[in-house]
Amino acid sequence: MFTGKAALITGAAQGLGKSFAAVLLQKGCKVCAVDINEEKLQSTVKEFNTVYGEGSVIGNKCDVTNARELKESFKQAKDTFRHIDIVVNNAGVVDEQNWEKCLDINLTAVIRGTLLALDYMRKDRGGNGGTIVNVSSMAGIYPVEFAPAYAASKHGVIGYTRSWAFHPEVQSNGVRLVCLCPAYTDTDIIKSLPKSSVDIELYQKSLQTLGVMKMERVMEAFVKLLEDTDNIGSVLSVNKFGIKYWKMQDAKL
Ligand SMILES: NC(=O)C1=CN([C@@H]2O[C@H](COP(=O)(O)OP(=O)(O)OC[C@H]3O[C@@H](n4cnc5c(N)ncnc54)[C@H](O)[C@@H]3O)[C@@H](O)[C@H]2O)C=CC1
Ligand SMILES: CC/C=C\C[C@H](O)[C@H](O)/C=C/C=C/C=C\C=C\C(=O)C/C=C\CCC(=O)O
Repeated sequence: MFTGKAALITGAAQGLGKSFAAVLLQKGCKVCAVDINEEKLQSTVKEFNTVYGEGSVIGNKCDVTNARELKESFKQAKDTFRHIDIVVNNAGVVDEQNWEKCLDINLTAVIRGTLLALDYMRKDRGGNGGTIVNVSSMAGIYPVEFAPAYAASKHGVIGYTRSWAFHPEVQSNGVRLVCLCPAYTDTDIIKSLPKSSVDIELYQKSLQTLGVMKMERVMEAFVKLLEDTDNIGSVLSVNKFGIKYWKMQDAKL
């Protein structure tokens, strides 16, 4: 199912994106790792090429909010691997002070990444079909009092992804779109503390209630999303209580 495929993953220098890349590499995929952090990206690419074989990964330094750079990353992936079969729009930040930046990275760039992925994957545009995984969050389903802009961006990812997923031309051209919604996971992003003491308290309470998941749990959900090929437009959550598909299929005309 994965051998010989090629994936492009944004925000792949560290955290969830790096682990998504490792999972796909273990399964025989080639990976184009995209990230704004050049130093971490180069070290990740070096590590992966040592472990999984020279040429299995390329790195592309790119700010996903820069349309030209993101377009170039897709072109590099296609030129290197000849096709793009999986795209994971994963890069994200928590930044309520600079909420426009938060929306630019978490939502606008996901929209742009989805449009580019459709262009490269649609069979009527010369692609082979494929899967787009857009990384939302539990914050895309639940309200988050201490991070409203972040929650809005993640709700937006779900609405945007599901809308394209059910488009008849997208389905007939072999592209499947799905959303992954993890709860708190052990990466750097959970160190992005809110600014006010009320919000810090709300965040700490939320962390205490939900705990912090190990990376492996989210990777289990990621693989499930990719392997369940009949899950068009699905929203899969993963938290300490388990992995579950949301019955959003009901919210469809
Ligand atoms: N860790 C968690 O608790 C959860 C994370 N998520 C989502 O998972 C995704 C990945 O986050 P984590 O790995 O946890 O965080 P992280 O902070 O460890 O990694 C984020 C990566 O995105 C990159 N990035 C940030 N801005 C970028 C930009 N403008 N252009 C290109 N790359 C950029 C960073 O350099 C970094 O490598 C995000 O979308 C986040 O919202 C969702 C639910 C839970
Ligand atoms: C300032 C925030 C810092 C980091 C945010 C993280 O990146 C992450 O994306 C935020 C997650 C927020 C989650 C909010 C609510 C989660 C709710 C649940 O998991 C629901 C729990 C139980 C219900 C039973 C179930 O449906 O599983």
